[in-house]
Amino acid sequence: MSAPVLTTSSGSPIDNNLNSMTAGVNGPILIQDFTLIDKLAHFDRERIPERVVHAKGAGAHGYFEVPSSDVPKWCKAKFLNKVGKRTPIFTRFSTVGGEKGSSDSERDPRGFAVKFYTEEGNFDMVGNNTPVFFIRDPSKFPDFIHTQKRNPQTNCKDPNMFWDFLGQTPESTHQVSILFSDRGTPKSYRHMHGFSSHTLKFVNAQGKPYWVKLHFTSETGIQNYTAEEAAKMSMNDPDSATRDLFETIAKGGEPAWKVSIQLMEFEDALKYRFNPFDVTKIWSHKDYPLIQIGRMVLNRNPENYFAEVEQAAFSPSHMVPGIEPSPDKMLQGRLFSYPDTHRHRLGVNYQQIPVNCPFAVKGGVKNYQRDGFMAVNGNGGKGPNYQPNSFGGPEPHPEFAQHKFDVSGFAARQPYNHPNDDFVQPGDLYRLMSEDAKSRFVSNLVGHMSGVTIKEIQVRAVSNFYKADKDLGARLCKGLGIDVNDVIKFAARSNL
Ligand code: HEM
Repeated sequence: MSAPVLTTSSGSPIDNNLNSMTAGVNGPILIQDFTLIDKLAHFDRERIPERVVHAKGAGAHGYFEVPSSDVPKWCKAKFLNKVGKRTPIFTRFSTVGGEKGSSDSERDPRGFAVKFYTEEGNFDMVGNNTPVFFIRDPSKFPDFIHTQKRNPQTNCKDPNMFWDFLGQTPESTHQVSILFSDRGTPKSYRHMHGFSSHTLKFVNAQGKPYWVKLHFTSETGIQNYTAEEAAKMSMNDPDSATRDLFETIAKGGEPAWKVSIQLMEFEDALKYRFNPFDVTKIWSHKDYPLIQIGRMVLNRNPENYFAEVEQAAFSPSHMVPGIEPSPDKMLQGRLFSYPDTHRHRLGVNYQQIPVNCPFAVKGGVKNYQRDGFMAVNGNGGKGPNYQPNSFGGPEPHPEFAQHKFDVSGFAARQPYNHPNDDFVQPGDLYRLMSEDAKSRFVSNLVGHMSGVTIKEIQVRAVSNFYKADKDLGARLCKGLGIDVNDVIKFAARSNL
């Protein structure tokens, strides 16, 4: 079979791909050599900005299936409305702090983002492999992320920056405890759970609202590396999780997760002993047990990494009727931040890129947005570009109004005021660990904190763990050579 003819980007056949066109054998290159200029100019523009966080990732296609008929009792979203109904999905897993070339085995939370291509538009679940987060106000996010990136002068990762910020951010103690436990270094993307972390609102067909948290439970089960194994894997194969996902699916494996909710009656939110919208807290499974609503299966690798994985654009604000935001302040900040960063990274028409396009919507997207870079889907054709109009253009329908809710109080910068102890849950987590797991946890923390060169930063950071559990605080002091009395004094004085 003869090979297809190579063409320029304008489709014109190319005679020779090895020699540029010169004036004479040794002469300069001619500007009329479009074949060369087309090739070089495109190459010069190959890189798009990498994601400011979660830059290193891997993705796969699959489906979501509804196993139970109960879900419509709580949520009217059509993709949940029938037993056996299948919705196509695309999932991207990632590390958070490292650059695009960083190692998959670094100690870091893992991103767990799922795009559901539903008939009512795309629903994106943009979660992590941890049920909580480091902070609970979006105004802290850029500062927090800067502490995980490179020092502005040395261009190196800097434990002083990391622990300086976290020591002064007591609400981070819970997530930091998960991060430095065995779960901070998952063996692969298949061997970890996923969580919405945030509370979302479900609304049923009668307009009744519920609060929910989403859980994706790995059917393979959780498996983690020890710190030593993770460090070894970083050297041997920095792409280990990416490779594992691709090869598993290429060999016919179908990584799967059970999808469940924790369900809270709307009115219970004010009564619960933790603020249910504070993303640094979990809801106890005893109070709110998991209820299965689906199963997620990954069964198809991307054909092209850049087209499908690098250009994937998830946003917590991509919701469908029946799924709405909660007042979680972090979630509220994220509703803005993701489409904003996509407009910067991919352009204003990022939803027209095939992996992001809500292709399951019958008749496609219909609105009056026009033009902008890369308007490639026909741009509304000859239809009207304003509303209201007299030419049969799409119109809003009041039946899609979101659930109405009361708000009251002063507009001001105010912290969460619910009874909000930041140390109970991380303390409980520590006390639940086996003795071996405790030792690894302490050793992981001591290993990282040993890089801190300023004693006050160490003492302040340890005081948060001391407040979570005295034994944990004392063991950290011992490992770091700190006098526990300094920590006790600091903990009493700081009242952080
Ligand atoms: C106010 C807090 C937050 C802000 C402002 C924020 C912002 C961002 C930004 C700008 C990106 C890059 C997106 C891109 O370029 O495609 C990103 C990615 C991501 N974030 Fe956040 N983030 C926040 C909190 C969180 C939380 C709490 C979670 C999990 C519960 C989370 C999970 C993710 C995931 C999974 C990705 C990667 C999505 C992908 O695979 O493309 N983020 N975030």
